[in-house]
Amino acid sequence: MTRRALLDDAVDRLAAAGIEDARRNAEWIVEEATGADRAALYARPDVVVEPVEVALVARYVARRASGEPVQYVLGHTDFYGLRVAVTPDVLIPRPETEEVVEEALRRIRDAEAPWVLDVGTGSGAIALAVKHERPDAEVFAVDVSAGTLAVAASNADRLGLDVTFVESDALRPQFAADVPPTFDLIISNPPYVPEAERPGLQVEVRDHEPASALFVPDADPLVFYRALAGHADALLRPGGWLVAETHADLGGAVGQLWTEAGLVKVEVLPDLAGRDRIAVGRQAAPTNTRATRGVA
Ligand SMILES: C[S@@+](CC[C@H](N)C(=O)[O-])C[C@H]1O[C@@H](n2cnc3c(N)ncnc32)[C@H](O)[C@@H]1O
Repeated sequence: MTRRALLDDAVDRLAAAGIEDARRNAEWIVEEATGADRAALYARPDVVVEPVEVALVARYVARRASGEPVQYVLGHTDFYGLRVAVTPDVLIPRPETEEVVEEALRRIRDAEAPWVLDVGTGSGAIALAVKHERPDAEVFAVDVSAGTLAVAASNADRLGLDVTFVESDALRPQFAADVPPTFDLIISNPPYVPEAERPGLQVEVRDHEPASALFVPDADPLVFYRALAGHADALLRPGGWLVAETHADLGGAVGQLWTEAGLVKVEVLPDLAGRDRIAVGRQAAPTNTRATRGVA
């Protein structure tokens, strides 16, 4: 069987299963199974593939056709220029989260050797991207799930990026005691999808990604943003930044909550699609500067 026949067959099977963008998915799968990149697949389509590659493609296509996200099938995704391993224990990092990272990096551009805390790190994508972009940063990353942290730590090892991972529950009042006391940036992509939206989600998300990474109670969809404001108060140095991804419908409410909580320069910025997705706030500088410098 040739590369072309293998690819065309995968496209047909995925399209028949109703998979959107069947050709791109098939390309990823054939690339993974054969080790040939996309350019090579099209430049040399008559290369004969090995039976083991055909078998692998069949297995991957069956998983994808059943609704499993292609990133779990392949075992990895790309985030901020890094190859990040993903398993069903972790949320698949999204392109819009790259925009959150970009905004956060802008805010700490002038800080020397900044201390950064990623709350709800999942695969470690945000923390790893920050450490990769800012090797001088001291990066801590927290998640409540031990399984998730194992994936994140193995990503950090493989990428050779020095991030300190901490298992802790960001909704517990004692959270602040589990990490160092002073950060220049707290960044988070917390769970923010109200339970009521669960039935309407794509099968890939609803049936395959971890519910604990996605959903919040309908009665209190801002629960993580309230906790983050509290952590900002406890853990950000004066002038430090809090940056978080939000649900597009909750941006305004997050902005109001953070303003009421005492953060300053609060903004909710649109993502590239124009949806309110990036909440930013700053820890106020104390009015009594003598006190912060320890001057009696
Ligand atoms: C939306 S995912 C974000 C994952 C990753 N930061 C990303 O952007 O791809 C939210 C993460 O928060 C974690 N999480 C959920 N509840 C938490 C809690 N109470 N304390 C700390 N982390 C929590 C989940 O395990 C999950 O990894």
